[in-house]
Amino acid sequence: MNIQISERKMGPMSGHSAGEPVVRNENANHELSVRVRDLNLWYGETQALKNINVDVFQKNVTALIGPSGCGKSTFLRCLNRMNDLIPSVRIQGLISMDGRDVNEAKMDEVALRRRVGMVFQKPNPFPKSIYDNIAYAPRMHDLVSRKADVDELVERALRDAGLWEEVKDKLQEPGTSLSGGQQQRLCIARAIAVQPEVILMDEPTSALDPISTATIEDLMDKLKQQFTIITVTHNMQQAARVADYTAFFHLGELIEYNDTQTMFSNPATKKAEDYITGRYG
Ligand SMILES: Nc1ncnc2c1ncn2[C@@H]1O[C@H](COP(=O)(O)OP(=O)(O)OP(=O)(O)O)[C@@H](O)[C@H]1O
Repeated sequence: MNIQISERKMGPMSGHSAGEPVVRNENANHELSVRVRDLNLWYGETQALKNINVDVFQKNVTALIGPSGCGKSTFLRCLNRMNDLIPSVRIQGLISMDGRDVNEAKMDEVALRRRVGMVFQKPNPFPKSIYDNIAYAPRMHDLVSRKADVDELVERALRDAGLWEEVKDKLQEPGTSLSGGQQQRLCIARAIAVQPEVILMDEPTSALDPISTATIEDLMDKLKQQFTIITVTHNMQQAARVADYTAFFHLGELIEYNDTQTMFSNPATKKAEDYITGRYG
């Protein structure tokens, strides 16, 4: 897609600060998945997220865009409490799923990470067979135990990740023996095997060639029928292709949250327009 900003009236930024997008994508589902209110995050003395308010809708792809260091990955990691692993981090604000704050003390982090899966920039299969990469977490969470059920679950996850035909005859080979693009689909299969509600993707295609990238983008389009996907990308074309909603971050603030088509054709803010058109990055 060639991104061009049409002549337009610069709209106010109203709307997004209350957590609603400025323009809703009328083709998208609007059931709430994750509600974020007044989220602030510090690494030591440095504030990396400033008063973030956003509602993420179920069974959509939401892209997080913005220049390097603006807080996209930090925000993503808040949603499954990955930032808890960093000792200097301090978080304020509300992140709720099904009305429960993910940061509440009694929230079980392991259970949360089952509900909110993650796929990283660099494919990171476990040093195990293709089969065990998929079977490990469902067994750990007691979702399946009988061999036939595990077999079925492994096949379903690999089929849903578009990898089954390529690996069905070598399920006992190491996951690391696959190509980079196949490894990333294995990681996606591993994430969906526990039937999460949300899948976080942190630049899932930036280490991949264009064909593998296109395969993953097609996959995201299919997977959003079952899962809510929130993805960080530096690739504007990719956001325009895959996302129903786009959130633009700048210096730790959420500047604009909009229906993707509107974001790329008629952004409400000058900062988003300048970024999208490549005036800075
Ligand atoms: N573990 C950490 N400790 C201290 N500061 C951090 C840590 N991780 C990120 N930061 C800082 O927080 C800010 C936001 O970083 P973050 O990685 O979330 O941005 P980003 O938008 O994802 O960047 P990029 O697009 O380059 O990945 C940056 O100033 C970064 O230096």
